[in-house]
Amino acid sequence: MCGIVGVVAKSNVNQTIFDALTVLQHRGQDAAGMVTCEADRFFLRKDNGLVNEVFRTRHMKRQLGNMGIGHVRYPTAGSSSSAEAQPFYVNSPYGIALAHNGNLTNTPDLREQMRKENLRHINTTSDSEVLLNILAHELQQIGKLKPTHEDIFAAVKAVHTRITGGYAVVAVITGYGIVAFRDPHGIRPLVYGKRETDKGTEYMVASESVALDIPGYTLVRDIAPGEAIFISQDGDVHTCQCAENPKLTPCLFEHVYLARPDSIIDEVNVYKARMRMGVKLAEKVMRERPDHDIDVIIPIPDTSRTSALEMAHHLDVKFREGFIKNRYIGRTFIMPGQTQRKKSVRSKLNPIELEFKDKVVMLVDDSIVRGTTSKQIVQMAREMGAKKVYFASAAPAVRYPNVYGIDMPSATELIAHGRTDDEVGEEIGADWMLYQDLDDLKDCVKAGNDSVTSFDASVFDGQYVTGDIDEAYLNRIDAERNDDAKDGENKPGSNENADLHATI
Ligand SMILES: O=P(O)(O)OC[C@H]1O[C@H](OP(=O)(O)OP(=O)(O)O)[C@H](O)[C@@H]1O
Ligand SMILES: NC(=O)CC[C@H](N)C(=O)O
Ligand SMILES: [Mg+2]
Repeated sequence: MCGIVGVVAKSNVNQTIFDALTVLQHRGQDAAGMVTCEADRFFLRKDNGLVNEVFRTRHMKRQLGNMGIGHVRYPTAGSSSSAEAQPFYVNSPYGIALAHNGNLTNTPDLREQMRKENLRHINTTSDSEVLLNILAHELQQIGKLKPTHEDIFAAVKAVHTRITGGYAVVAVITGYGIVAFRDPHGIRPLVYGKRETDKGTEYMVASESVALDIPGYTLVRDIAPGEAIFISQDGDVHTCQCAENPKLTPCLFEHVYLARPDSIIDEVNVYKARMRMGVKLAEKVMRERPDHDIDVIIPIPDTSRTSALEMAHHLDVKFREGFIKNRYIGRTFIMPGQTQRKKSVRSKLNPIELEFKDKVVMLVDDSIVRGTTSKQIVQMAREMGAKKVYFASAAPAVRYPNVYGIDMPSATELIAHGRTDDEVGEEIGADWMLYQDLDDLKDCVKAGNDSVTSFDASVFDGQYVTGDIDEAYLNRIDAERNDDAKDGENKPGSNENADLHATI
């Protein structure tokens, strides 16, 4: 779940892209990058780090041009080396740079095709570099000196027929404009918006609507599943449905955890969806234990706050901030290694004793994935003197790997894999474990837009909407990307860090 942005404006776009990336930082903390385009030149800067670490004033000054794209990365394929930070670049045809959110599920086949049939070199282990080369190859096949928007859409159509998985993509083509497209299931989000200026209308494409808000763009609409948008460098906008059988099945986990609450995805207000999750949890408490003895509801900041507040309200139980979050520590779940994640929970969250002492506390989190957070939090609540510790999750148990752009490749690393809900409760040390029902969670999102009727809920139900995921696939990504395997990457001397593009 990286964050992507593309802008076509009437003056330099570097600051707008920087601002948008800062707002999308919650989607990726490992690396950041930007390509701007002036006349027929690209200016690239990308590296590991947060947005404000990667782009210093000296870099920003070099990022010239009225159109460009940006990326914040949370790796789900390849390594976390700076060489795999995005955008990626190819010089032929035209000069194209691309940023991708999601994960392709047929990358090994595509690599083979690239090498043997399309005679293209891929220099990294990133699926996004493969994706860029597929797009480049398909544009090359059209072979026009000056491609029209129809030519660009024809290339996107061909890309859809070759790749599978989850992808929201933005690419900039030197001298022409920006093209963005969303996979035929609309798994990953993508929106576009515009801003009026004295010099004319400016456009932005972004992973989440919140990226539009900050620089003063207004949301026009979501990019539909399978649809592509082309914005020429002069600001002409064209859209086209490029997939054969598009069907919206957006990722349910975006609404649970990934997206910012102040975003609107597929016309669903994420904040309101999370409030409804709290209401449903309250209803479940009343179904299971109408005479419950909860004294206080405490959220595990940040993401669960919205649901926890609403749950408390509907149960008429006190809501208290029992954990204070260190605002200088980022999201722990999207950190690359388990050791770092574990350490960060304790330094990120500190309990306030008086909210726990002698009380029956109901802790609320948006989700439990590896159990890194919940295990430590339950223990902290006990150490603070809680009489009983209950735990509610606004999402159902996460039991299956994700293959569409969330880094959960290994079933065995998921605390709920092979365990019942109650067994997870025992494992994290809770006296009562309350999980949201999957149908309730879906209803919370559907209530925001009744035309969204199905979802990618694979992490909860093991159903993969692209239809190409089998046991062998899951075993392979487990072996390649489980925490032990990742610990071995980027060791000193590893040539994974060798980059073609110097990052200074
Ligand atoms: O079971 P786990 O593997 O620990 O993963 C789940 C936890 O990770 C996330 O928090 P995170 O700190 O990433 O972000 P937040 O501050 O937005 O809640 C999520 O909100 C849960 O708290
Ligand atoms: N989280 C993402 O969207 C990752 C994009 C891409 N697969 C990468 O690893 O860079
Ligand atoms: Mg959290």
